Formats: sequence, C-alpha cells, structure tokens
Amino acid sequence: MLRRAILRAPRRATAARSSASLSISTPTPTSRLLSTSSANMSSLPPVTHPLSTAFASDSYQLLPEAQKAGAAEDALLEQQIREVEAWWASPRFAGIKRDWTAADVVTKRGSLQQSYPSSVMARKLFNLIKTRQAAGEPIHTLGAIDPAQMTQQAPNQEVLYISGWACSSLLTTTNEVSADFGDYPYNTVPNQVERMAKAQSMHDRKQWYTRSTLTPEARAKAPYTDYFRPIIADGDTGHGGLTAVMKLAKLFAEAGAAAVHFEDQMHGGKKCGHLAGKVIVPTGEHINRLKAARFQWDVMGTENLVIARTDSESGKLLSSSIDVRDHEFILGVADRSIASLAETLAEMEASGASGAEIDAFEANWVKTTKLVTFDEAAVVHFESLSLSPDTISKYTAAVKANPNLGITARRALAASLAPAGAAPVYWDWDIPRTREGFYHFRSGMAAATKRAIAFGPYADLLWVETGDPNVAVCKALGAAVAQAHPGKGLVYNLSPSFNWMAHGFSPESLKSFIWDIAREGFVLQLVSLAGLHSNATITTELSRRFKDEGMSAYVEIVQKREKELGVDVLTHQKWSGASYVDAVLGAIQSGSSTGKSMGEGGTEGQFE
Ligand SMILES: C[C@](O)(C(=O)O)[C@H](CC(=O)O)C(=O)O
Ligand SMILES: [Mg+2]
Repeated sequence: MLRRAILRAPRRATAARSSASLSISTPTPTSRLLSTSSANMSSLPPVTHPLSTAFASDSYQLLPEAQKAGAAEDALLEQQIREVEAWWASPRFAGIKRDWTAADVVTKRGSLQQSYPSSVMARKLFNLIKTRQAAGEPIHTLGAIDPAQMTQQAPNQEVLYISGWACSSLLTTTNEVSADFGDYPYNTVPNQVERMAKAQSMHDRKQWYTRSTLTPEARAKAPYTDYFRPIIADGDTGHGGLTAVMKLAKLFAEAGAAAVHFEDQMHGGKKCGHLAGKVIVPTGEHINRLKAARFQWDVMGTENLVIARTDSESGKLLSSSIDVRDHEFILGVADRSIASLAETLAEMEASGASGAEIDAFEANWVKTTKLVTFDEAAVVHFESLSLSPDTISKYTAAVKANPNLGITARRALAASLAPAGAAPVYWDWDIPRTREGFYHFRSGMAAATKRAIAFGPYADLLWVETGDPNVAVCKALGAAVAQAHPGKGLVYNLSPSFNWMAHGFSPESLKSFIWDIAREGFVLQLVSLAGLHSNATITTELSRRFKDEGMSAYVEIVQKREKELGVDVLTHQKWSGASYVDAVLGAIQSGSSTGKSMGEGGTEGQFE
C-alpha cells in the first residue's frame, strides 16, 4: 500500500523562468529540447509529461499524515490508474500491446514519482519518426564513440547511435576490450550513454551561455546547434533473464537513452550480427524481453522506445524448440541411418579422440548431412507413397494457412493424408542438435520477417539484421511489416560490416540507398560503426605521415582542415567549455580575473 504520496513539480518550470531574464530570442530550453531540428524548432507538438497532472503543482504535496492510509490513499491510486490508462490510450502508444493492466504498473511504482530527461528525448524521437514517416524520409545517423564525435555530428545528424560493438571493443566498464560477444558488464553501454548525455548537456549549457553574451542581433544570426539529439542505444540480448532486462532498461532510461534495441540472440551465445555461430532464442522468449523493457519504463512513467531486432536472417541455431511459432524453421534429419551428432561426439571423446578430430568430424557432419524442415520431409514422404499432387497440396496449403502449427499437429496432419497403415513421416530434430543442445534453424528472410511481425505489437520499431544491403529485400520486408502492422517503422543497420564496394552499387544507387529504403518504411538508419572507422582512418593517415613529415603533416591533415571546415575543436579549450567554466566561477567569486583559464596567457589567443 502507499505509505505517502509525493507529488513534485517539474524542475523545467524553474529553468524556463530564470532563463527568460536573458531575453534571448531563441526558444526556451524546453522547446529547444523538444525540437527535432535546429532549422524547424517550433513545428512539432509539445511534449506533455504523461504524469503531468501529478506534476502540476510547484511544490511537493504530501498526503496529510492523518490521511496516509484509507480513502485518500485509495483515491490517489485510482487517480494514477486512470492517468496511466489515458497515457496508454494516447497516440504515442498506438499499435502497442501490453499484456498487463494500469493497476499492475501503478502498484509497482512506489510513492515517489520522478521524471526522466530520457523520456522527453523519447517523445522528441517519436515526433521526429512520425514526421519523417509521413514524408517517407529517413532519419540517418552515424554511430559515435565519444563526446568529440557527438559534438561534430550534432549539427548534422538528428539522432545519436551508441553501438554495443564499439563499446565492447573500445570502452567497457571493466576496461577489458574485445570482440562483440555481449560479454561485457551490462552497465557498459548505459555508461557510455550517460557520458554522451552529460556531454550533450555540457555543450548545450556552453552554447546557451555563449549565446547570452551576444547582442540580440548577433544572436539571431549565430548558428544554433541542437546538442540534445535523442540517443539510440544497443541493449544487445538484454544481458540475462527478465530481471536483468528490466534493470538494464532502467539504467538506460536513467542514463539518457531515448530508445534501446534488444535482439533475439541468446545471452551467452550472442555475437555481432555479422559474425557466424549466432544462437537465437524462441520467439516468445524475446517477446518477453521486449515486454520486460516496456513494463520497466511503464513503472518509471517514461516513454522510451523499444526497438525489437531479430538476428534470425542469419542465426542458424535455436536455443529451444518450445515455441510453435519457430517449428516450421527447425531442421532435422529424414534419414533413419543417421546417428545423433551429440552422442557420436561424446563417444569419440570417450574413446580418446583429440579435440581437433572431434572438431573436424563435427564440421564435416554439419556440412554433409542433409537437414530439412518437417514440411520438406513430409512432402518427400508423400511422394514416396505416390500420393497425388492434390493430396500433397492439401498439406502444403494447410501449413501455409497456419504457419504456427506445432510439429505434433503437423505429424497428425501428415498422417491423416497418408493411406491407412502407411508408415509415418520419419523426421528427427534431436539427431542434429549441437553439443550445447541447440537446434538447427532455417535462417533467412522468411524466418526474420515472421519474427519481425511477431515482435511488432511489443515494439515501437523493428530491426531485421540483414546479410547484405539490398533494396529489393528491404522492399519485401517493408511491405510485409506494413501489411501486418501499418505505420510500424523499421530500422536499418547500414553496417560497415558490409563491403559496400562489393554489392554492385553505382555511384547513384549508393548515394540514394538510404532514401530508397526510407520509402519502404526504413525510417531510422544508422552506420553502426562509423565512429570507429572514421577514427581509425584519420589516425592512420596522420600517424603514417607524421612519422616522416612531422608537424607539417599535423598541420596539413588536422589543423588546416579544422580551420577550413570550421571545426570548433580547433580551439579545443573553448570547445571543452573553459570560457563557460570561467563564467561560472566569475559568478561565484569576483576580483580574480588573473585566475581565468581563458584570460591572458593562454595559447588559444593565437587562433584569433
Ligand atoms: C549494430 C551492432 O549491434 C553494434 O553493436 O553496433 C553490430 C555492429 C555491426 O556489425 O554493424 C551488429 O550489427 O551486430
Ligand atoms: Mg550490437
């Protein structure tokens, strides 16, 4: 039961009031935060906090001591339930399925209602997505690995992508860096998000202050950068069971992520989407992860976006056969003479075979053994019984009409079409199971499209991890998703894992790729590892030439180009906020101008 209800005013109101005294002609901090581009700051609908009624007052409101329990408490609970129901009925959640009630959420909230900036950013992202979807245009961005990249992208890219791969290889919370197996501590990506969100805030404060020092005329002409670009972050597999997913989702919302993507790989078997050997989890298991993230954000009262990613286009192993939705894609053997792979390997080990011999046997077994779906086995079986094409098509039509028929039902259907007394279909999905117990899975766009559609009701956006960049594949996926879930946006990974020089693009089709697939519904597109690659490339160039050409290489490759391009990091002290800090200190203590970091004596004056 509620012990005490605390209703709090949003801090934003105070910020807006105090900033008004600067009489700056740019919008208020709140409207800036919510704007989706610097060019068009006022065209989008304002954000109302979902719990705005609870935040309506300027002061903390406590239930009177005498009314802690009883009617007042019940009334508060009822009021919050009604607010949450109205919130869920808002356009923000159109097309989103929840398998729980408002009471399930409200009773888990506790008495302190908080607001989170990431939810405001989520609303900003949502508005941006809706605007772009309506125009069939993309939001396209480049993964950033640090605050320098964040600030340079902010004027041009409308959202910021934080890659798990990049965190895994560059900055984990244990400082162990290695391949993208999702094996880093689960606060790794949230920490990077927090670092970026704090950097966004710092650079925004710096800009706000700098603009306040200008005359109104100069201010009106000075370019404005929206640093508060919604952050989209990599939640990998959710890093564990459902409680881990919830804690991860909470960390992300607290750290500042507007949207998080969760993929249907198995925690512990996870690999970068473009590596081999991926193990996916049953459809329902991943849906539960998506639900866990949403439930967590419901409890927090936030609107962060759930992005559901499937790796089933290329994931060839499945952790469990429990979900009937996966049955049509599970592979088995239809030849009675084939012995269990796992048992054979165990026998080899017991009889002293070396690891290399076992590996070689296993690799050869998987390569040479014919693995088929139950349906494929059934059709071959029907043909061996000389059943008529009409009878066979009765089977294929029935499973097409009900793709979620479980294997037991498929066996019964096959038996019902065969002549009485005929042998049943021989098909065994256990024979090829791996030593870890995984099932073999017919990966591909059929499975991936089905999973995307199954995840649809629980996700704000859908992401199918593909093996190559292909407009026709995107078109087919976009059409299938649009039919099942009209208006559901798609995400595309414009991954540097693809060799973009090897897919037959003409200069024109390469240039238009992003816009071509945006028309098919891919509203959010990201070059996941752009930050990593651009960093490596410029560093290689500089490092090689610097070795022999010394400072002329530095000036040619970096300093001159910074000046030509107007890179604000050229004067890195100012970029880092030194003048802003001076101004803050100046407000606290007077008469110490000689202590100012940007006063006389610094080297940055050389750039004036
Ligand atoms: C997007 C991704 O999840 C990431 O962590 O950046 C990776 C990277 C990539 O290969 O593009 C992935 O696709 O798994
Ligand atoms: Mg990743």
